Formats: sequence, structure tokens, C-alpha cells
Amino acid sequence: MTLHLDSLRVRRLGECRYDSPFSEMLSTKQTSPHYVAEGDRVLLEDTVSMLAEHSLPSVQAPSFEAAGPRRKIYFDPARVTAGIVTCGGLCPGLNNVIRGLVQELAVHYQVKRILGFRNGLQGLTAENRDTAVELTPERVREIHNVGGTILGSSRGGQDADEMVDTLVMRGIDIMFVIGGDGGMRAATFLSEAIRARGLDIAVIGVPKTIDNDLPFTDQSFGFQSAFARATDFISAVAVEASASPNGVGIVKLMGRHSGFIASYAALAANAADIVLIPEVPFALDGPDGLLAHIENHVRAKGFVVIVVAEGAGQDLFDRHGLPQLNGRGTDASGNLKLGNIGELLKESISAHLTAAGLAPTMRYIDPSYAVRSVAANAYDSVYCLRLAHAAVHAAMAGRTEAAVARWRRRFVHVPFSLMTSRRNQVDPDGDLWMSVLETTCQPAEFGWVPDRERVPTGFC
Ligand SMILES: Nc1ncnc2c1ncn2[C@@H]1O[C@H](COP(=O)(O)OP(=O)(O)O)[C@@H](O)[C@H]1O
Ligand SMILES: O=P(O)(O)OC[C@H]1O[C@](O)(COP(=O)(O)O)[C@@H](O)[C@@H]1O
Ligand SMILES: [Mg+2]
Repeated sequence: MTLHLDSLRVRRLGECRYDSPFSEMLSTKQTSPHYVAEGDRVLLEDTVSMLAEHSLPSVQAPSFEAAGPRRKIYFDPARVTAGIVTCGGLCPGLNNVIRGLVQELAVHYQVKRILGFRNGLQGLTAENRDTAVELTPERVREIHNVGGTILGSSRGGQDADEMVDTLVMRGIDIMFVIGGDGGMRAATFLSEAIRARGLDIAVIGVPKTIDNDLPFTDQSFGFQSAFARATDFISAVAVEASASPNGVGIVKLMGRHSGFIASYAALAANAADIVLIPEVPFALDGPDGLLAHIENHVRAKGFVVIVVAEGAGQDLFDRHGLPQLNGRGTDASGNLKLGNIGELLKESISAHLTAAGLAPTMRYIDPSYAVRSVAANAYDSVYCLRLAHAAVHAAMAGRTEAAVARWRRRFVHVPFSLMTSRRNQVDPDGDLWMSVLETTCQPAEFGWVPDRERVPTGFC
């Protein structure tokens, strides 16, 4: 994918005419290793060779607009009504983001009216628009201590025009969409419908994904809390497997298309012998296949611990003519329903080891919902709060059709068009996967597999 500076520019609703409450504080600020001044930009790429490839002067190199408060703002805070919605699957930190948005809007910008739409985008339909709740600093004071979202969330499509009608009827000037890839797509359609009607409504996204599969963000909020929780389950299964004759421990973790939780949790627990992720296909059978490797492992070590991301090995169901185990079709949001790879592994490993005279003790757990429902840890709590601050500053300065993200540890504005342009995946040729291979000592590939799709690398 080629990215030019122009495709990284963020849309503005208009000229900023109002003094920002931060104008005095900003008057002496300059870019430093710890701050990016208004007007400065954050480079997309961060190695000498990647930069050199363009042969462009640094001002023309692809870069993001820096997030943060501005001296002048677009909206008159006294007249602003803001809306908040949380979309899709749960993720640790949703309540922290809601709380951060409400506090920043109310305390610093003195915005008087903030509405929380209920149950995801369903809350923006004609039927549900009156169920929106008033959010105040008092209402959100303690919500960061619990997981989930006080607003509720949902999957399923809504009509963009109907949603815009709701924004108009509820007097919304700024809409915050906290969502994943689906939520960012929905926010894009919402923005297009707003633009088609010539309305003065800003739409700002806060990228949310437990799978860490959104692009142009170092790591998504809640990811650390989620993989820390997943680590507990790997450790538990490792204890069980190691204490059982021919013990086989399997932990299935979330990750439809990206194996980040599986990889990070496996590294953190440092107890997995095999990690399977969607980005690296594997074969079950044959002398170099997964089953033979597991058999050798059990013979040599007495047990084996496997961490599998839910999206791994999906080709096996078709290739082996296996029952889909709930796979096929899509959910209400159009996400592919996956075959249950955990069950498939459990069945095939059990059959293989039994046939090899190593009747196994199987310990299989799928802690998915127990992982994503936890409250944000201290690190994620800080991260969520800072993302929320950045989102409020962006919106008040009239930025729209963009998400806030942290890129190379700086906070930036990323146009929706980029957020929905690609998926963040574990690169089988990258250093994260190398660390996994170094830690587990598993082979780079299990048997012959069809050519893997290459994970997109580079941006320009
Ligand atoms: N292509 C799309 N166009 C419009 N709305 C979409 C699109 N994809 C997803 N959505 C809506 O966005 C919301 C969130 O999407 P979903 O995939 O469930 O979760 P996430 O935002 O976490 O990826 C859902 O209500 C869904 O209907
Ligand atoms: O059972 P649900 O609620 O549909 O959610 C399950 C899915 O949500 C995910 O966490 C990702 O969804 P999001 O894009 O909504 O964050 C997947 O990894 C998982 O398969
Ligand atoms: Mg999604």
C-alpha cells in the first residue's frame, strides 16, 4: 500500500475561532521528546532505511497530525452537546474511555450536555433514540473500576441516515464512536451521511479491539489487561497438564484474524510449547505435521501445552472435510463465524495420541469471555484516559472522520479511511513471532501448508 502525506491529512469542519481553555498553557510549549507541538507532525515510519526509500524531505514524508489541545477551537463549548457510543465486542477499558471523555468535556471545556447512547449503534435507531442517558462527571466517577461498558454494546447494522436523524434530533454536535474495525466502518458511513447533508457534526473514533487488529496504533487499549488475564489460564493449564499422565493442555484465546493475544500471553506465561495463530497456517498430519510434533513432545517431556488463537487453522475444516464446528456464515455485524479450532485440536490430538499408545489426559479451556470482561489494569487505565483526552481535543478543534491513536508512543489523528484500510496482524517474518519461536522452540512451520497470505508490511 502506498501512503502519501495527503492520505494522512485529517478533515476539519472549519476555522477555529474560539479560545481554547488550554491556550495559555500551550503558549510556551515546543516539540520535545515528550511533547509534540500543535502544527508539528509525527512520522509514519521510524527507521532510516524506510525513510530513505522515499528520498523525500522530512516535511513531505508521510506523517500524522499530532493529537492534543489547540490554542483555538472550532466549537463554542457552551453550545456543544456530545454523544458517546460503544460498539462491538467488549474490551477492558471501555468504561475508562467513557469516563475520560465525560470528565474532559465537562471539567475542562465546560460542555454542559453529554449523552450516552445505549447498546451500541442500536441506540441510534429511531426506536431507541430516546433511551440515551445523560452522562455527568458524578455518574461516571467510579465506572473505571469495572469491566464492560455502562452504555452496553451490540453487533448488527443500522441505517446511516436513521442514525444521522437521531444525532440531529438529539442536537448532537460531536459524536464519539468507541469501536473496532466494524465500529470504524460504521463511523465512516455515519460521517459520509453527515457530510452528504452538509451538517456541522464532528465524528471522532476511539479505536477499540481486544484482538489488537486495528492498524496505525501501537497497541490497542485493554490489550495488556486482556493478555495478562489470558496468561493466568495458560499457567493453570500448564500446571494441570504437567501433573497428568500424557497431559495435553490447550488454551483457546480470542483473535479472529490476528494472533496477538495468543502470542503475548504465551510469551508472558512462558509455559507454552506450541502457539498457533491465524497468520501461520499449519498441517495436522505427516511426519512434520502438528500431531507428530505433539506426539514427540509428549514422549520426550511427558506433557504438552498449546495456546491457540480462535482464528488459527480455519483452512483445516474445509481441507480435511471436517465438520465446521459452528463455523461458516457471519454474525449480525458481518464478521465471519469461525470453526471451533480448540475442539478440533482436542479431538484430533486425543485420537492421535491414543492410537500411538499414549492415552492422553486432556485439559482444554476457552476463557475468552473471562479474558475480555476484566477491568483495565493500571497501565491501560492511563492509556484510556489519555486517548479520551486526545479525542476530546480533536473534536473540540473541529477535526472529524478521524480516530485518535498512539503511534510510535505519540498521540496522533488517523483518518477513518486509513483505520479501515488494513488489518494489524502478527508478521510471521517479524520480531514478535521470532520471540514466540525462540521461547517455545516450535518449528517455524508444521508440515506442508498452502502458501500463506503475506502479512502486509511497510506503508509506502
Ligand atoms: N461495513 C459496515 N458498515 C456499517 N456498519 C458496520 C459495518 N461493519 C460493522 N458495522 C457496525 O459497527 C458496529 C460494530 O461492529 P462489530 O464488527 O460488531 O464490532 P467492532 O466495532 O468491535 O469491530 C455494529 O453495530 C455493526 O453493525
Ligand atoms: O461472541 P462475540 O461477542 O461476538 O465476540 C467474539 C469476538 O469478538 C472479538 O473479540 C473481536 O471483536 P471486536 O472486533 O468487536 O473487538 C473476537 O476476537 C471474538 O471472536
Ligand atoms: Mg471487529
